[in-house]
Amino acid sequence: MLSVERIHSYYGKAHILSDLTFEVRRGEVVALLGRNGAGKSTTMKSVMQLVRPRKGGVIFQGRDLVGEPAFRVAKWGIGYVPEDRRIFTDLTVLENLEVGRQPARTDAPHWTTDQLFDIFPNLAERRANRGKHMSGGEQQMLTIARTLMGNPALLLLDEPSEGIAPVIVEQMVATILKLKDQGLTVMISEQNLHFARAVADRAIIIEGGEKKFDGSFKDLEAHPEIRDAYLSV
Ligand SMILES: Nc1ncnc2c1ncn2[C@@H]1O[C@H](COP(=O)(O)OP(=O)(O)OP(=O)(O)O)[C@@H](O)[C@H]1O
Repeated sequence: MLSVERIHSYYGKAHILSDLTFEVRRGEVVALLGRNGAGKSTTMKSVMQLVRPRKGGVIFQGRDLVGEPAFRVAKWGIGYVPEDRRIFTDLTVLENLEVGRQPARTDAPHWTTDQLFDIFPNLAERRANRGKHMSGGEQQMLTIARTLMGNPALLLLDEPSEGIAPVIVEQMVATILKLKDQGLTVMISEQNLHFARAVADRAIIIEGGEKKFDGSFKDLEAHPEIRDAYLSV
């Protein structure tokens, strides 16, 4: 579904991603792991074209995205939830969801607000509340639900477990597994190995903008030296 091919991304002169290659296959949940500053957010932004790779390709469903504007990438079916979750604080939960509505597509699950309220019961209880009265974890859930209203084929979640209470993290695990059950393809970036292992089929580890590991969590467990070198546990 997504093939990132030897991309190089920069901020000004700073070379952040170097020759990075990986794939995301339809229906899988992939975790992009690495320490603070490893380049996880830059990788997601490079897929979305919020950072434009200077070399290499980002092929999504047969089309190279490099150089396209981010709004078009979203329209073609990639939903992106950035780290600094942004909701409309003066709008209600239901209104926030309506803002994200996009037409259904044939190659991706189609979501209605009722289906999303089934998957996010906390949001259902608060559907008439304004965003500003919600906790960080609820706001995170609302951002994900609003992105799903765009009916993406691929969902990119940048550090969904960051800064939220442990009980909400457990709910987030359950939520992502439900999305996978519905056939959604998901890539999450994470520093939390426990969370990643609970939701993902495969791990990609990056450090200094380069790929250091790509494989199953079982393979990763068989190589504790990789975990110790590139992840904080
Ligand atoms: N807007 C920017 N301008 C310049 N350098 C940046 C910018 N954003 C990130 N960087 C640098 O790029 C490198 C990769 O950052 P990135 O945010 O992609 O890492 P990350 O793995 O997502 O880490 P974090 O968990 O801290 O978000 C870091 O060295 C960071 O300081």
